[in-house]
Amino acid sequence: MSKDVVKVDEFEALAKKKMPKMAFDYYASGAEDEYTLQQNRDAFSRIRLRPRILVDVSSVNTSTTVLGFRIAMPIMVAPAALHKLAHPEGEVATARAVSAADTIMILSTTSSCSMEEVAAAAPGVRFFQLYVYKDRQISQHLVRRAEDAGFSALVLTVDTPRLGRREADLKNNFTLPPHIANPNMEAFVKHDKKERNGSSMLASWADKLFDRSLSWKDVKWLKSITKLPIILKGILNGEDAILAVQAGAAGIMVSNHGARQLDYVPPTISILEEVVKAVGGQVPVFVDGGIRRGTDVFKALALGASGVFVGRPSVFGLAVDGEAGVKKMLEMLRDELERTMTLMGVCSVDQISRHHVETEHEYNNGCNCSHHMHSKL
Ligand SMILES: Cc1cc2nc3c(=O)[nH]c(=O)nc-3n(C[C@H](O)[C@H](O)[C@H](O)COP(=O)(O)O)c2cc1C
Ligand SMILES: CCCCCCC(=O)C(=O)O
Repeated sequence: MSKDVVKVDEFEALAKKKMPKMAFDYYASGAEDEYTLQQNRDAFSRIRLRPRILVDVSSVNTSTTVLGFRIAMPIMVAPAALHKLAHPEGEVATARAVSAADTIMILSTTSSCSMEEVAAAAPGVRFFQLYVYKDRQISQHLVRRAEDAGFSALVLTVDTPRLGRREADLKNNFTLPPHIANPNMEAFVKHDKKERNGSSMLASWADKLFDRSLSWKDVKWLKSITKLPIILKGILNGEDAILAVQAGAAGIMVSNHGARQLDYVPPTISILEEVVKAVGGQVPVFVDGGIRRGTDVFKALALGASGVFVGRPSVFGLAVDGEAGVKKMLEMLRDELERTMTLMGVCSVDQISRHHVETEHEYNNGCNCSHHMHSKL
């Protein structure tokens, strides 16, 4: 149970004790050497905070606005496949917890509850994550259903022409248990749970379905078939961020897919500022990857993010204590953010600025930037 948990990271160790090894490893692991997986966390610890003192912080407010929706905190839930591997109620329980926390959930196309079930589970703002399939009719049909079910934005994942090499899944011969399915896709594909082709079952499904020819013109195509705003998830540099804005993206998510796709890409927090500068305020920039602390959220906002998303903490919270576990995880992050803001001398999210953090380069070398007044000791 989650009542004794005092920090988000603890959910992972508890989930490990509760979950079958194959399911836990699928959630926890990253691609190949897991260099980027480790870096996603370590990079946050290399950023330091610069608190301001004697500011009246008797009232601190963590609420913010994302794509026009007012939410209680700039902390949202990233899409993660197959929540029923964690808990029998799956994404329905997650959606209830996210609704109670008054924030936004992105539902994965590969969810184990249908998007209609999730939409009916609780009130709240939800976005739908989409892959583009070789058969465009599949994507088009999913978009129509997401619109009809009341999802408020589409999140197009652009870092997955095929799945990354997750060696834990290979070792475990990852297979979905018989009672777990992917109902969003049932009308189109009869998944064969024995399928492998020398890779894990999911990688083999992805090879069969995902369109590796996906390119910028397809973002325009997606825009042409929906009025929903489209966020591009998986941008890792300024060049692609500019192209994303030109293609009409309503938002950008700096993401390396929780280090599950290409190993040795940079940790997301280290490239956030490059993307923010390239975008120049034209659309909001979000970030995910390794966010486990209120201070991590604060650092991301200081470097220009309009909000952050958490992936593994949601599924580990769900595994440990179902809906209550996810709720507790989100409450802990919100409370930590509020305390960080208070101790940093900041009363609202829009007061968090670049002055409040310094990067490793800055504190080792000093800097001539306008946002810091460094002593050069
Ligand atoms: C178990 C698992 C399943 C995931 N499934 C999806 C998915 O279906 N679609 C997607 O765009 N990203 C998926 N992701 C990536 C997450 O959306 C997110 O980018 C990542 O988990 C963020 O890093 P974090 O787990 O360190 O918070 C998945 C991540 C995990 C851990
Ligand atoms: C066709 C099934 C692919 C599932 C991919 C889920 C995912 O993105 C992950 O990181 O795992």
